[in-house]
Amino acid sequence: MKVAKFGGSSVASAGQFRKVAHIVLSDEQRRIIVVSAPGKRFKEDIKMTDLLIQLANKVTNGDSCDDVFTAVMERYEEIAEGLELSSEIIEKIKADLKKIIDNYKNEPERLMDALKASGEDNNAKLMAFYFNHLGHEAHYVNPKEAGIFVTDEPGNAQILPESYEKLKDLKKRTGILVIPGFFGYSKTGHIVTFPRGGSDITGSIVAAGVGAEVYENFTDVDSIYCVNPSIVDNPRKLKELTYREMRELSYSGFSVFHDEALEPVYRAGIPVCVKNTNNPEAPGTWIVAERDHKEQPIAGIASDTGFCSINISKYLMNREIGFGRKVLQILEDEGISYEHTPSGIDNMSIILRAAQLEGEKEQRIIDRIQTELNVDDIHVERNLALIMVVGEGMEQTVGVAAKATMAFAKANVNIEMINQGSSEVSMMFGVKEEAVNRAVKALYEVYF
Ligand SMILES: Nc1ncnc2c1ncn2[C@@H]1O[C@H](COP(=O)(O)OP(=O)(O)O)[C@@H](O)[C@H]1O
Ligand SMILES: N[C@@H](CC(=O)OP(=O)(O)O)C(=O)O
Repeated sequence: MKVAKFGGSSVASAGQFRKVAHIVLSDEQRRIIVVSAPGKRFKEDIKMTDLLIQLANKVTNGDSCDDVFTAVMERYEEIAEGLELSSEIIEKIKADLKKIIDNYKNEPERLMDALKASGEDNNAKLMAFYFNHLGHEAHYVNPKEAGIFVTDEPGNAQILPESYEKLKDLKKRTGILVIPGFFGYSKTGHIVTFPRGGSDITGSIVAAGVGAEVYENFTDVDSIYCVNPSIVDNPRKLKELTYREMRELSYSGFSVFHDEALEPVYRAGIPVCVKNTNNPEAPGTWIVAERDHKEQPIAGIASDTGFCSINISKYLMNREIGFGRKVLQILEDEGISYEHTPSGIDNMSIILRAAQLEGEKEQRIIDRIQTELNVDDIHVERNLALIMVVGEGMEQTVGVAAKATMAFAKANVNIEMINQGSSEVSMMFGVKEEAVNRAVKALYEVYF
C-alpha cells in the first residue's frame, strides 16, 4: 500500500484535480491519499490557507468579511465547475464555513484553527466526490475518524503516539481513502492545525500508521534539488537523500518538504519519494535511511533569512559556572527558542529567529541579562541569514570547510559566524542577509 500526499500546487485547480486522479488511478497501490488546501495557480495567486487566515482575522476584528468569504468560495466553485460536479458539494462547503464562523466567532484561536483546517477538509471532500463522480469507490475520511489525535497547541499541534494504533484500521477499509492534511483533533475534540506546510506531516503520520511501502509526496518540481531553484538556475537534481540530511535541509530552508514530516516515516523505516504531479514519469527524489555518499559527500545547501544574534561579552565568563544556563533560562522564561549558541572564552552568542524578539520583549531580555548576569556588553545584531551545508560524507572528507571559506572569500562575503561539529552531517555559516544568495551561489560552484 502506498500513501500519496498531494500538495497545494497539485490540487489548486480542476486541471490539477484531473492529474491527481490520473496518478492515483494508474497504480492500485495508491490507496490512501492526503490532500492540501488549494495552493497557488500562478505566482501572484493567494493560497487558500492565506485567504482563510484573512477571513478568521476579519471575523475576529468584527470587520466585514463578505469579500474574502466570496474569494474562498470562488476557488471551490471554479474547481467544482471545471470538473462538472453537481452544485450540491459547493452548497455543503458554504454551509460548513458559515457554521464554523458561527460556532467560533467568540473564540479567536479556535476560529483560526477551524477555518485554516477547513481549507484541506473541504478540498478532501471535493476530491472524494470527484472520484465518485468518475465512478470509483472513494471515501472522505475525517482525521478524527482516522485517529489523528494531537496536542492542543493551536497552529502548532504535535501527534499523540496513541494515534498510530488506531490508524492501522485504515488498512481494512475499501476504496480510495481521501484524508485532509494539516490538522488533527485534541483529546477534548477540538480541531488543531499543524505548523504551516503541515499536510506533509499528516501524510507521514498516515504512512507510518498503516505501514505503507512508500510515502509519496507529490509537489510541483521533478525532484529535490541540491539548492533552492529560486536561487540557482537549474541546480543539480538529487536522486537520494538520507532522513538526517533531509531533516537538516528542510529545517534550514528547503521548503519542499516539512522538516517535522520526517520523524514518523523515519521511525517506521518507510522511504519517502518526492515526485512531480505535473510530470509523474520523472523518478523524483528518494529519502532513505542510508545512501552511498562517496561520489557526492555534500547533499545540499539550504539557506534562510530573518535571524538575529544576541551577542554577550563578559570578562572571565569562562570561570562563571552556570552562566550559559542562566542566559538560556531567561530566554525560556520569555518562551523563546534558539537555533545556535556559539561561544568563546568571554563571549556567547545566541542565534534565534528575529520575529521572536520584538518590541518590549527584546528590551526586557536585554535588561534582564544585563542586570542579572552583570555582563560587560550585550547587543543584538539583526538581518542575519543562516546557510547550512549538509552531507553524510562531510565527516570523512577533508577540505569541506576550506572550500566554503574560499568560496565566501571569492564572492566577497564576510562570514559572521561558523558552527561546525555539533551535527555530524552539517556545517552552519551566518552571513548578512544581503549577501546570502551570493554566498549560496558561490558554495554551489565549489561543491557541485
Ligand atoms: N531544494 C529544493 N528543491 C526543490 N524545491 C525547492 C527547494 N527549495 C525550495 N523549493 C521550493 O519548494 C516548492 C514546492 O514546495 P511547496 O510550495 O510546499 O509545494 P506543494 O504545493 O506541493 O506543497 C518548489 O516549487 C520550490 O520552489
Ligand atoms: N495548506 C497549508 C498546509 C500545507 O501543507 O500546504 P502545502 O501542501 O500547500 O504546503 C499551508 O498552506 O500551510
